[in-house]
Amino acid sequence: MSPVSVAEVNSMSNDQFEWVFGNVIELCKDAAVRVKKKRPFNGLTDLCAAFHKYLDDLSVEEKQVILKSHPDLAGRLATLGELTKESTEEQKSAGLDKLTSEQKSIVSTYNERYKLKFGFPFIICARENKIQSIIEGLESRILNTTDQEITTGINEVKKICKLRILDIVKE
Ligand SMILES: NC(=O)N[C@H]1NC(=O)NC1=O
Repeated sequence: MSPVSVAEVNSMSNDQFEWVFGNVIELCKDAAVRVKKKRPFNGLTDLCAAFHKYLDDLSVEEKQVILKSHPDLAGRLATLGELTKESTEEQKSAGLDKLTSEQKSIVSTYNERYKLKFGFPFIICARENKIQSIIEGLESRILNTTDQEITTGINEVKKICKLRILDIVKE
């Protein structure tokens, strides 16, 4: 899809808006359903802020549902080629499609430990990281508390969301 302007976003039909922004938060169409009602937006910053506010306003349980909707990095869905289009590109940009078997086994061991401890997957904005910083993130964040990881995970979802919006809308 070629980039659209904020003016075009403001004049989209409800269905169009939901279709275009339905996965800026992974598998969370409800965000687009809610945010579309906040139109018109003054600019790109305003539009991103509305999606971020949607996340901030969720209860702790709802935030956990959002985190659980994300696929593992270099996990089973990636191996099967069953990631969303957005996740596929993001994981590729961090080099996660080209891991050595040793790196793959480190990531998968930590991912499993992380999920066992927190009950949701480790989430990091792949486009802002490379394999080394992802492994370092796994090693250090696994030591945090659940509350800290809900906050950190949602902040990473916000970064992912913003970059996905920037792929769709140009100022
Ligand atoms: N687990 C995880 O971080 N997944 C995500 N990260 C990202 O940038 N895209 C994703 O799907």
